[in-house]
Amino acid sequence: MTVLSQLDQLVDACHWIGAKGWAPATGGNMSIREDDRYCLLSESGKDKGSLTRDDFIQVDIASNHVPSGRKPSAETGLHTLIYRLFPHAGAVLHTHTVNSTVLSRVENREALILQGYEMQKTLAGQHSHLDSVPIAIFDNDQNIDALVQRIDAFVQHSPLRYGFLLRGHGLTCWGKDVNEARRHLEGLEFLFLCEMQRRLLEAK
Ligand SMILES: CSCCC(=O)C(=O)COP(=O)(O)O
Ligand SMILES: [Zn+2]
Repeated sequence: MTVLSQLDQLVDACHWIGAKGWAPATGGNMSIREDDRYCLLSESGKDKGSLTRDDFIQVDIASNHVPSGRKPSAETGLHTLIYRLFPHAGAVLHTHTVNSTVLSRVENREALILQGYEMQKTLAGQHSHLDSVPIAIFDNDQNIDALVQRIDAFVQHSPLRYGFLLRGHGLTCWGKDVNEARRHLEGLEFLFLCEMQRRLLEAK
């Protein structure tokens, strides 16, 4: 698949995310891997639900250098970290949903454990509702470099698959291409909604 068709699929995914209300008030950011060296990342501060091809900026994956001098996402470092850590990652989607924001605050542990849901099978490599799928939660930080270092250190001793939550902030997830990243996003958001409802009902 060509980079341009991936970019068109990313633009479609951004419009879908916007229509779902998952990137309110300019929140969220999205990218694709262009090749071994570069990714294309959404411009900072834009409404992510109405992006066009021209709103994606080339960023060097190794150095975060931006050849154009334009301003990509404030969270560029998280996207480039994912492309460095996971050579098969082809697209990254970051959203701000109510469920990911609230669940990541009420869950005090270092991961949200998804277990018992058939929809876990929307995540690549998951084949049974009986398995436990941990979604790591990292404390949010306005210093993205510090956050990147913490996540990088975590990956040295623990697996990180599909995505992670930033506490009180949102979800960052990825896939081998835009299609898979979008399926992971939709699957995880469905599972977060289930988990919210389950916790609310069981608290009564
Ligand atoms: C507008 S919400 C605060 C910034 C943020 O978390 C986000 O996802 C959007 O930042 P960007 O620089 O990518 O527009
Ligand atoms: Zn964000």
